[in-house]
Amino acid sequence: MAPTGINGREAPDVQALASGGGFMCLEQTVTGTSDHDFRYELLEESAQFLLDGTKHRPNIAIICGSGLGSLATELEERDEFPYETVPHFPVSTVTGHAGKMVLGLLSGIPVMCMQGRFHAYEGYPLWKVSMPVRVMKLMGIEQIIVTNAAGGLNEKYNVGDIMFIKDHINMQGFAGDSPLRGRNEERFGPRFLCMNNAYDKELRSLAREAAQQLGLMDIVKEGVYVMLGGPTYETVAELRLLSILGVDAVGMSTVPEVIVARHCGMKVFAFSLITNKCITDYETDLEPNHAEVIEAANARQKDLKELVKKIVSKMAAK
Ligand SMILES: O=P(O)(O)O[C@@H]1C[C@H](O)[C@@H](CO)O1
Ligand code: HPA
Repeated sequence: MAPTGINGREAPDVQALASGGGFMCLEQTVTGTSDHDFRYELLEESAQFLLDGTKHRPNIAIICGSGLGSLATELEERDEFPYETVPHFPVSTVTGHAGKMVLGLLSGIPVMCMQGRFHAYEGYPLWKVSMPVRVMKLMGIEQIIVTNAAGGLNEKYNVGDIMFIKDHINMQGFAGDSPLRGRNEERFGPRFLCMNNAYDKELRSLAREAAQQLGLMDIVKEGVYVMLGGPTYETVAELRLLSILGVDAVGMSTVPEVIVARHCGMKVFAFSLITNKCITDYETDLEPNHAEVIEAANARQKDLKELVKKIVSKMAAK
């Protein structure tokens, strides 16, 4: 007879679960969620669909953050794939995120842009938020530029600054969640992954060189990013806490994508556009809002495009 579990329900047969496909079943039993869509073979189908629809074979990908998607419209000889047409893809629901995979040439170099990303607050589990990165890997991507809009917590930061991310704090990880939680897919990477040096030093130095050549060093900073779940902006007390923890910029994305990119061996460069100053003072009526985030991103559009183009040229020439 099966042993009785919590609340008199049948307990999972752990021995049976531990043999053959057990992790997947255990995940389903313990969390009530299914990792069905996560299967390697389904990701291969997404990748093959995209490869079949384009002649481009990029090695560099760019994830465009809030308000930064117009970079994708710069690509020449573009092939565009709305997410709803790509097998097994989630859909993007946020204003300022177009929801397309775009492949084409940026200054003559083949790249792949995610014009709009997925966020946990849209209701997606972290593995799903970051599954396009695995699809990119299967398409041949080896280097990735991850961008986001973020609130500037460091008092020295101004709206319009560009913070090269040198490290992050994975708050979801503190709470036991991760895009790598559940069965490990060895074909992508190892069960246990180191995250020091997640943000590639060589790519960061090459990006500084690009910023210097464009005369952007006045607005370039280097700092620590934290992802919170959102969609609420932070309270004053939360921001004061994050400041004590050494956070420079606060956002709602990027970390799961970077974890998954590192897991499958990609080199990562990431930056935050500071779209608003975090409010750490109770004596103000100012309130952060998504419209100001998009507005600030639009105002810095031209510089960002030039910067990304130069970085991509340098990455390709490495
Ligand atoms: O996709 P990113 O991280 O650039 O977007 C940020 C975080 C929220 O989605 C939104 C808040 O305004 O902007
Ligand atoms: N907090 C969190 N996410 C953000 C912010 C912010 O102030 N600005 C843009 N994305």
